[in-house]
Amino acid sequence: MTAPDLQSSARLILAPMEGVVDHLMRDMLTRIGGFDLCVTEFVRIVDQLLPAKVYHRMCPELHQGGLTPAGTPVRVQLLGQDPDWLAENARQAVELGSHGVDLNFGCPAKTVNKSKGGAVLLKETDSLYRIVSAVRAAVPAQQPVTAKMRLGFEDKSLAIANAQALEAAGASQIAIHARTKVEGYNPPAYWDWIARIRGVVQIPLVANGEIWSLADAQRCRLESRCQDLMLGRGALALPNLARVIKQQAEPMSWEQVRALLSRYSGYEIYGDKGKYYPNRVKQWLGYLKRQYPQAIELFARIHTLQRAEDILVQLAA
Ligand SMILES: Cc1cc2nc3c(=O)[nH]c(=O)nc-3n(C[C@H](O)[C@H](O)[C@H](O)COP(=O)(O)O)c2cc1C
Repeated sequence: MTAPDLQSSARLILAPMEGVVDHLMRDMLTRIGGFDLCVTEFVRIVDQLLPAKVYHRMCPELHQGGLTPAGTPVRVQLLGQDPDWLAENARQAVELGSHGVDLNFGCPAKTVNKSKGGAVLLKETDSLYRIVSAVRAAVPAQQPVTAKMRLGFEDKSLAIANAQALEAAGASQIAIHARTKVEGYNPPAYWDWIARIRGVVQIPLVANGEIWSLADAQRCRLESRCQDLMLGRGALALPNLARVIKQQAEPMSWEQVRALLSRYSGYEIYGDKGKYYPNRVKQWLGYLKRQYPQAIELFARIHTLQRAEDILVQLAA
């Protein structure tokens, strides 16, 4: 089956997902292939220049030229409200090897919004402008400064003005999660709103939200009038979703996914996140349940287990 609206230049970006898409997950998913870029979990900026070690912890790929082991570039995402501190930290991230810098204007978390970071900034078009201008001025011109926004906080009335402000401030690209903060993660995503924004903004846009399959990707491209896509939960539910979309690969079989789960176990246990493994694998299985009925049964067997060794026994069973 060919995708009629597929352009060979269309890019697929792995979405930032705090607490889920860490460097191990980026490694695994970019080895499977299809992704052109990854964005890290957000680094929270308040009132200081964070030391290099914070960036290396969030993004160990910085030790390898900002590339995953498969060679996919990684971009550090910053979240905060202070233009000057964001600018200082953006400069630092890029100097350390981040492929440009991404700014988070979409996070719905209460703690983050209370301190005026993430989606709450969508109520303040001027703040978006000031932040992106400051970051753009601090980062070398050849390095992209990108933004990730939702369509609004309570409603979509500022969606267009916000995108225009980001463009006017010098953003290189905007990824649009096609929902408001209040709409959370509930379907649908309003891809047609991305087309509206496309009508008034010249910089490249990336469509994001509710892309779980090739059919979704095709429909999203039609409705958003946007070729570049960002994949989040869909890439966890179907680990080769990027290749399914880009190369019309067959969706991975459950057996292949099981092998991946075991490999992830190896990564996690021998990597630096051993103690998080039980929760991480359960969380990932939570996403896999959507695509694979077998994940439901496996989840039921492991969800009370606390030790990695016990989970591995069940994985091998
Ligand atoms: C658990 C979780 C963590 C997330 N963390 C971030 C984040 O750190 N930065 C960000 O910009 N978006 C974050 N998002 C939003 C995703 O990047 C994406 O915009 C959203 O999940 C919609 O895309 P999807 O339907 O493909 O998952 C997160 C989403 C989830 C579910």
